[in-house]
Amino acid sequence: MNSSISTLPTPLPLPADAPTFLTEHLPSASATVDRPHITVTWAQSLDSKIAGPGGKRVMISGPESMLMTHWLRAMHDAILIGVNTLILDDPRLQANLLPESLAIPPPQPLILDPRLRFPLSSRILAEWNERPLDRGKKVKQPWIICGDDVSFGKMEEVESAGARVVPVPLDEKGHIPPSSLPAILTSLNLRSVMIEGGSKILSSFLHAPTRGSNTSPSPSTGGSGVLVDSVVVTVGPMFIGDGIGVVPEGEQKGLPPLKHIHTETMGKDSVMVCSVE
Ligand SMILES: NC(=O)C1=CN([C@@H]2O[C@H](COP(=O)(O)OP(=O)(O)OC[C@H]3O[C@@H](n4cnc5c(N)ncnc54)[C@H](OP(=O)(O)O)[C@@H]3O)[C@@H](O)[C@H]2O)C=CC1
Ligand SMILES: Nc1nc(O)c(N)c(N[C@@H]2O[C@H](COP(=O)(O)O)[C@@H](O)[C@H]2O)n1
Repeated sequence: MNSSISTLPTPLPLPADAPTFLTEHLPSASATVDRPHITVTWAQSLDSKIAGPGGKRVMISGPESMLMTHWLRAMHDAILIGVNTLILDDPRLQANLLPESLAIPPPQPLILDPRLRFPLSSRILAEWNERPLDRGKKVKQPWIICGDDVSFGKMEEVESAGARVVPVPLDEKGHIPPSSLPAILTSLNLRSVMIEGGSKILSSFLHAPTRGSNTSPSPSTGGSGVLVDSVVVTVGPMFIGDGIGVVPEGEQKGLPPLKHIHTETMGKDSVMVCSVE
């Protein structure tokens, strides 16, 4: 659909109050459009759940780690979620917990939505349409990545409502292939992305073996050939019990080895930064 490339503003140098363990360990400043940086992040309970029964949202992060998450959002050009998270949580995906005086722009929201189920009533679309003066500064236009087999009429309906639709080829499962994400980001002029969930998206990207269709290790990923560069996990001191796991049932095998980089205690929570081996 809309093929125009938006020009991103040069990122502001992050102020001194950004957590140093993030600025030191996440190379978002050195990421380029040709080789975008991919961070995967989530908040989990001690029993490895990210949401309650039926996908009900649970506040796992305390105020300190939630603020850290918003710094993390501000450090990436884009934030990516699956369409189920959009439907279940109706999130804002902004960096609105950061001090307003710093005028730090939010990341570009990207929704992986193969069948274009995007609800036109979603909050991210309403905020984009209802706050024209904040566009680019506090709110960004939702960009929906869908299958290129979605009908033109459906794409037009979503674009007329104010979102941007980016059609791409799907894989044999009918999903956006994780291996295609770097090229999608490059085509959208985005240097880095923070993948925030949910469970199916986390699993899909953590299991993805390589960048691009070339199965040989990529020198730019340190020789390992993995797709994801960094993992940032908030662990909150609670049990959720019945709920949504970090990865869906039966998908725990084959997760990649992680290299621990840093653990920070933030209020009641532990925040771990790892790279993928
Ligand atoms: N605690 C935390 O940090 C977070 C928790 N959450 C929680 O996660 C839950 C939602 O997770 P979940 O139900 O797994 O849904 P997801 O948000 O992971 O969305 C999954 C959907 O994304 C689409 N999709 C597109 N490409 C892919 C791909 N490569 N792999 C997998 N799916 C793809 C599919 O849509 P289709 O079915 O149309 O084909 C799929 O059903 C919510 O309860 C939410 O609260 C979410 C984010 C963070
Ligand atoms: N960091 C973090 N901690 C939690 O406890 C959470 N439940 C989440 N969830 C994610 O945040 C999204 C909501 O964001 P907004 O506050 O509306 O901007 C939600 O959809 C999940 O992606 N994250």
